[in-house]
Amino acid sequence: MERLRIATRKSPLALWQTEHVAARLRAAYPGLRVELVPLSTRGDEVLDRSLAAIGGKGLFLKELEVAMQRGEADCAVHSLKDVPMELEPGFALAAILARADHADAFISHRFDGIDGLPEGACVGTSSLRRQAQLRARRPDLVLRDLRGNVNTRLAKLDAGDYDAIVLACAGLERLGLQSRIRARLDAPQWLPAPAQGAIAIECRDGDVEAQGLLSVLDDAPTRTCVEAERAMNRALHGSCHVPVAALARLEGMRLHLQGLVGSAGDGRLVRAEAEGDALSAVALGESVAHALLQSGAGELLGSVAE
Ligand SMILES: NCc1[nH]cc(CCC(=O)O)c1CC(=O)O
Repeated sequence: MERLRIATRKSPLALWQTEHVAARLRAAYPGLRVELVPLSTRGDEVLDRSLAAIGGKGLFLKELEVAMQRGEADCAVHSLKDVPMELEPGFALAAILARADHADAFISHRFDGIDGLPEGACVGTSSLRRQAQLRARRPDLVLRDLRGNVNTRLAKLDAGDYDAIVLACAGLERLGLQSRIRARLDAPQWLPAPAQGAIAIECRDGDVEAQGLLSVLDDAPTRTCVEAERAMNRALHGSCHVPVAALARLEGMRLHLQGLVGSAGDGRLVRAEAEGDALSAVALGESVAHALLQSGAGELLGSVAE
C-alpha cells in the first residue's frame, strides 16, 4: 500500500485525532502517503435536536462508512465512545489506540466542583449519562441541553448561558484546553462513557492490507478495557436513549469493571462492579450487566425505552 486515505469528521477534535493517527502512521511507515478525507456527518449538522431524537450515535459514522464503501477512503478515525456497540456489517475496528484520560471534567468560571455549586445552579449537558449522575448527586440543579463541538460548548459557557458544563478531559487536552478543567470527575463516584478517551480506527472488514498496516497502532490493554465496557453496554442494549456509564481498569492480568445505569429524569442510579481475568473481558462486561439488571436496572432501562 502506497497511499492511505483516512475519512474524518471536520470538528476541531475529530481533525486533531485524525492528524494524530496520520502522524503516527507516517512515523511507522516513512514511505506511506497518508491523506485526510474530511466529511460532514448528519450528527454534526443537526444541532437543534438531541442525538437520541435524530437516530443515535451511528449518525457520526454513516457518511464516513459510505466513503469507505465507495472506495473514497481506506479507513476512518472515531472517538470510540461515539461508535455504536454493533458496527455496521462489513466493517471492523482495525486498531484502538492507547487511551488518554478517561475522566469527565467539570468546567466553570466561578465554581470549583459539583458540590460547590449554589442551590438551583444551571449546568449544561445533553448527555443523559451526565444528567443522571448530576441529578443523583444534586437534585436541585437545573440541567439544560448543550450540544455542538467542544469549542461551541465552551463559548456558550463563556457567554454566561450556564454556571458550569461537563466535558471529557481527553477532548480538552487534545485541543490544548486543559487549563479549562476546574475538577476531574472521578470514579468510583462518577463514571465516564464506555470507551471514553479511546480513539478507534475503522476499516472495511476483510481489507487485510489496511488492517495489517493499522494494527501497529493497536494498544492491547486499552482494547481489553474497552471490550469489557462495551460488552456491558451491549448486554444492556445500551444506546444514547439510556444513561449507561462504565470504567474498566487493568492491573496485570486482573480486570476490574464498574458500571452504572441511571435515569436522567429522577436521578436514580444502579451500580455494580466485578473483577475477572483479562482474557475474559467480554464475559466480565456481561456479568456486570447481569448484576445491574438484578439490582433493578431493568426498570430504568424499560422506563426510558418506551
Ligand atoms: N460526544 C462527543 C465526544 N466524543 C468524544 C469526546 C471526547 C474525546 C474522547 O472521549 O475520546 C467528545 C466530547 C466530550 O464528550 O466532551
